[in-house]
Amino acid sequence: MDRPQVKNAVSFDMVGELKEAFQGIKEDDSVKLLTLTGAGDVFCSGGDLHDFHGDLGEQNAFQMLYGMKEVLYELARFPIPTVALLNGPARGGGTELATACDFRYIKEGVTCGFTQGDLGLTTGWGGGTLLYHRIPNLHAYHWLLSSSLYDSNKLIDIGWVQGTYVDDVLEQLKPYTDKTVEQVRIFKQQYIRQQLPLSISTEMDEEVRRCSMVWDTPEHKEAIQKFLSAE
Ligand SMILES: CC[C@@H](C(=O)O)C(=O)SCCNC(=O)CCNC(=O)[C@H](O)C(C)(C)COP(=O)(O)OP(=O)(O)OC[C@H]1O[C@@H](n2cnc3c(N)ncnc32)[C@H](O)[C@@H]1OP(=O)(O)O
Repeated sequence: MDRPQVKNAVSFDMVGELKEAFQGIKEDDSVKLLTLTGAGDVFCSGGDLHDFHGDLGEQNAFQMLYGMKEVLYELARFPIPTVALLNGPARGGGTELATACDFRYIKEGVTCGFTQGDLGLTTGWGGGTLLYHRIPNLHAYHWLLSSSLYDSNKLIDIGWVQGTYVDDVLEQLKPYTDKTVEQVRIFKQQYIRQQLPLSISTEMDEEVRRCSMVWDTPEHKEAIQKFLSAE
């Protein structure tokens, strides 16, 4: 993700670019591992609040959120292992996007959180659904409801992060990349069968629908106005 000037906020264009990038990797049978990271000092600051703004109305909000649900669903059931490299903070949909990867490695001290709760929203890209398939249910429920920012130590404690990394992360990814393409594909298919059945797509659709229901609230509009006037 390469929009450092807005902390890698996901714009409408980036939704299409992510889909295109994943399709290209999917078509290359030699690729063993997909990694996702951010340019600059932030992983991803969620939806671009200029694009994903408060005046969309429920129907348009659903259409707009649904595009990223498709990205997260594609990522969650990707045929090879996927790793989010949290080079900096993740906020809102950025934390959902990281949750859609199989594994997460984080730089010391980086904080992540589902800040939608502070904007009068709930998660809207399906990342809340996926979170319940990554960490124990009560941890997932508390983190979503509280919209807390957790640091790297807490994220390792709750099992959302597999480890920390410094600059050269390739060493840490060796246990995945030193296997053959056939091996990694078989292990990933086994994980998907156990953990991410096709029905997860319906649950993620429901999450998008529920978020679009609270899109048009005064609380959300006020939060967006406050953010944009602070720029
Ligand atoms: C629509 C999807 C929805 C969902 O999932 O359902 C969401 O994701 S809602 C969006 C939730 N995200 C946020 O609330 C995060 C907002 N950003 C931040 O908290 C901070 O920017 C940061 C990510 C912690 C980084 O802080 P810092 O390093 O201090 O940078 P600045 O805050 O000064 O930002 C620099 C610059 O970037 C612009 N920016 C940052 N985030 C976004 C964003 N999500 N959308 C649009 N623009 C963003 C910010 O406005 C600054 O711009 P300028 O002032 O013009 O330089």
